[in-house]
Amino acid sequence: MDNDPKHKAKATQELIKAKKWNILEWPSQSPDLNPIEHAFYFLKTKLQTERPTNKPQLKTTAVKAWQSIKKEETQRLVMSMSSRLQAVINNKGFSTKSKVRVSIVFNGVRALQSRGCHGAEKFSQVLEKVKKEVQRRMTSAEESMKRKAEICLYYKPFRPEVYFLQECFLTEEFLEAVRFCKSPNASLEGLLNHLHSVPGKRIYCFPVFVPQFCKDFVEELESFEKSHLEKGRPNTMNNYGILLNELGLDESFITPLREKYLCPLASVLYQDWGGGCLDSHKAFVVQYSVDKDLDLSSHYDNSEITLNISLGKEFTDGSLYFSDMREVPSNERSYTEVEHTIGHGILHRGQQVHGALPVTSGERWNLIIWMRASSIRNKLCPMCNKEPQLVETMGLGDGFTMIKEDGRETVDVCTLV
Ligand SMILES: O=C(O)CCC(=O)C(=O)O
Ligand SMILES: [Fe+2]
Repeated sequence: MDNDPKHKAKATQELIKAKKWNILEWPSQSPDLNPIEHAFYFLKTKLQTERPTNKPQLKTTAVKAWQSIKKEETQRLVMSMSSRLQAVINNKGFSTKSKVRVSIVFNGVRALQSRGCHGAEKFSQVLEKVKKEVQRRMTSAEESMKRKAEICLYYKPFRPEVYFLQECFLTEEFLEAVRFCKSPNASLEGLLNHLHSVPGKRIYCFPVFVPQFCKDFVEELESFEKSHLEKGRPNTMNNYGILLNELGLDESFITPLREKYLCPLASVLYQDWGGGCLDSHKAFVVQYSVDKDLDLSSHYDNSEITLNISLGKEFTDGSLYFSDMREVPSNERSYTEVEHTIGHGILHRGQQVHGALPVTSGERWNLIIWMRASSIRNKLCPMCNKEPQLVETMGLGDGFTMIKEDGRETVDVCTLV
């Protein structure tokens, strides 16, 4: 028995008392400690391939599926009880990571069903992919750290100067807008004189980098691309690009850019979206060309605020388009194309639905900074739109924070995504 409300109900409690059962204390958020929960998982998996259409059929199918669970399967579950208890002891009574892993698979299963994935073969194929993706996510922070260490050891930068943010990389217009935000008379109205805004969308465009910096930066990225070192994918949608953290650009470039320049701007533009408390980020470069990725379909970002800067090189088409915020139903959304010039940044809320149109020639390189405010996302995960279920990770994770028992703050990922 766990702390599920139906187990705590008066009628259940009275039954336990009448039967004089001895009930063990159960840690919160840990129903998976009980082997029965895993047996239910077997049952659900078996039932997913069946499509009962009424109650009696459901009952017959469920009984048949239950009876088809093999003795060895249940025995294995019972035998695993001691290692489950040990995991709780090791975690000082808190819920264990294995519980989180199961919940990811459950959520994946539900998501697949709600998207119409039925039929035994198709279901198990997709479920395999989901499991692989879950596994990739659980180990991705560690893999990324390994790549970063290898790059630091073996890669010799072609243009070492671009690794350290300097004011001469930034345009005078950008510096002026930031100065205004830091001044005592900072106001949204005044700031709008320094930026171009997309009507009605809270999307802002302004020059960020001088052309020489864009050229040098792309040259550095191209030199890294040519190296034979292993590279991580920027995100699940872009197949080509570079994770700037792995290249060693976070500490000396992106973090100061966020803290000294972007945060003051965002605090005026997006006070209500965590603009003043952007405490981490994920930065990467995406690449498009006719023989690589052509475009990027409509999506929202795992960020509170995103800055997208065009770096070049030369290309035709490939404009960005923006729609409404994520909560607007997809059939009611309208789209606006936004022109992007080399060196210019487009600042928008992560939940503003957007995408990139196909390039028709040349190469398009963009620097993307997904900025995160833990105070906002700790309450609601921007990807699953639920209160996040956190699992500790290495590095900056997805920008959530969790205060541990000893007062230490960790940066975590949400397992519901
Ligand atoms: O290709 C682009 O400019 C858009 C990239 C983007 O939206 C993203 O990576 O989140
Ligand atoms: Fe995006």
